[in-house]
Amino acid sequence: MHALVVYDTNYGSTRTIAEVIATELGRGTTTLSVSDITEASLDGVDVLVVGCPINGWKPTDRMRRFLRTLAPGSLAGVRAAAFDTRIKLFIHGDAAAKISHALHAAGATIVAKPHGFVVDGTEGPLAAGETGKAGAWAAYIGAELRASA
Ligand SMILES: Cc1cc2nc3c(=O)[nH]c(=O)nc-3n(C[C@H](O)[C@H](O)[C@H](O)COP(=O)(O)O)c2cc1C
Repeated sequence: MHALVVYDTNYGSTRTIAEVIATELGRGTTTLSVSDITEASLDGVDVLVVGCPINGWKPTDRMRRFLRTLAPGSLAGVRAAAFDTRIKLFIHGDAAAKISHALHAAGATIVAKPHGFVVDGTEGPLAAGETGKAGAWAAYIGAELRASA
């Protein structure tokens, strides 16, 4: 299995979540900033987890640019899931569901419901317990992958 966690971050919290997810998914899982992605980055990837902060009720500009490069069918055979980081506001918008929708539109099979992880303020830190929740979410993904292997 070649699993890749692609993330964007402004202040570091989303990278922390990406690293927790990669550690939980285990062997063969790498993390990659969306800023460093190239056309070849997705070659041979069969599990793709993608996440970024919510910025202005939607994914970051860098993440939306990446998602727009995914041609229909380009993720056929890839199992995928999406997450975001967000402030706990009454109306916070969403990035994870939008990323998940884009991955599905590119042909990926979505293996977990999109998940939002909470930060305590714009610049973080992550709220108490969120890295544990990220580990649990990734463990669920790992179990789904094994069940459908
Ligand atoms: C320009 C900007 C817009 C933001 N808009 C939202 C928003 O619409 N909803 C929300 O919940 N958080 C919003 N935030 C807070 C970010 O989600 C928060 O900074 C991010 O989760 C921190 O993750 P990071 O450390 O990986 O950058 C915004 C932050 C910035 C800088």
